[in-house]
Amino acid sequence: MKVAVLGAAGGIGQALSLLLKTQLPAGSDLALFDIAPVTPGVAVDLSHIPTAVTVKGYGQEGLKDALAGADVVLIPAGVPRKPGMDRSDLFNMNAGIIKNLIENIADTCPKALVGIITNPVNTTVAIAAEVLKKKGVYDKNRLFGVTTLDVIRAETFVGELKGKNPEDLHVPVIGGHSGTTILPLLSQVKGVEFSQDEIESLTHRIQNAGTEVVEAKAGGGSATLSMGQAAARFCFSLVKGLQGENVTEYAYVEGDGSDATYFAQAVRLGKNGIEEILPYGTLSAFEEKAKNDMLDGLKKDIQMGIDFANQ
Ligand SMILES: NC(=O)c1ccc[n+]([C@@H]2O[C@H](COP(=O)([O-])OP(=O)(O)OC[C@H]3O[C@@H](n4cnc5c(N)ncnc54)[C@H](O)[C@@H]3O)[C@@H](O)[C@H]2O)c1
Ligand SMILES: O=C(O)C[C@H](O)C(=O)O
Repeated sequence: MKVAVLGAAGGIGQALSLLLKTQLPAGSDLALFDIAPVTPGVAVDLSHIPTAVTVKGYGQEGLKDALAGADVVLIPAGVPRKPGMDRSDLFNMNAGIIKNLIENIADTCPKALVGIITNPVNTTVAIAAEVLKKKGVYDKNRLFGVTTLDVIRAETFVGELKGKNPEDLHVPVIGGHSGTTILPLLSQVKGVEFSQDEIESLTHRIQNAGTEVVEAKAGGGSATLSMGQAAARFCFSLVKGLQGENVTEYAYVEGDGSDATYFAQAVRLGKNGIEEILPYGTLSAFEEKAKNDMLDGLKKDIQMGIDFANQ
């Protein structure tokens, strides 16, 4: 199994690479690519951890070698938010980065499963899909916007509020990955009752959790450690699927388009990426309204990506 991390020297990239080095199946190869000069050093540093996972670092000129033969590519390359910014403010910086990286993936490892972490995810996934389509290698079952952080946050916050172990909770989060497009389905959490006030304040907290971190880091970036954990969990699920296990995760993917072309929902993973998109079931009246209210914004985010890739 070969996993490539693009943007591996950054805050997320380093946390994620550490978790992959220590927890990928024995015999895996980890390829770390970043334009930062420290990248070979990050790889040397990790290579001293005694696990049966090989690590290699690739600088500026090494993208094609990093991608060669990759089964999974995770992309946290790009600029993070500072206080006062929305994720959409990152579009100008990050759209071109994603376009270039995806063009290289299309040329070098078109069958890889690709997980996009770079914001604005609502838009960068649409850019990636368009670039892959232009190259004639798009497979909607192999492209994912990584929204696992929304799920683990929702489980953490519900656990805190209700005095439960978050590891025993399951909170579906659908929609997109920005503001009100993040829609936790609290009505579907088993074994927990919420008052309407709790539903409103928890929903708001989950939707604003990224901003909570950005403000607390006070100009020093956004979530990196919790995101490293979230991306590692998502990667291990992709890997388990490739190895023939049945696993379910939430991700921002192209579904049947009934809500929006790309929509975060539960997917069953297998040897070819997405094997099945699972229905999200019945929404409460509060959730149904929240979904309907945010869909126009999500569709605009998606259109921005399509337009960028086709300009
Ligand atoms: N999907 C999510 O839930 C989620 C969560 C947190 C952060 N993010 C996003 O992830 C991105 C990265 O965040 P971070 O905190 O790791 O930022 P960071 O600045 O710490 O790291 C980004 C890294 O990307 C590298 N990079 C820039 N351009 C590159 C290119 N063309 N090729 C390869 N590498 C390149 C930089 O050198 C840097 O090492 C941001 O866009 C952030 O908004 C997404
Ligand atoms: O909020 C951000 O800018 C980073 C990330 O999308 C998050 O949810 O933490």
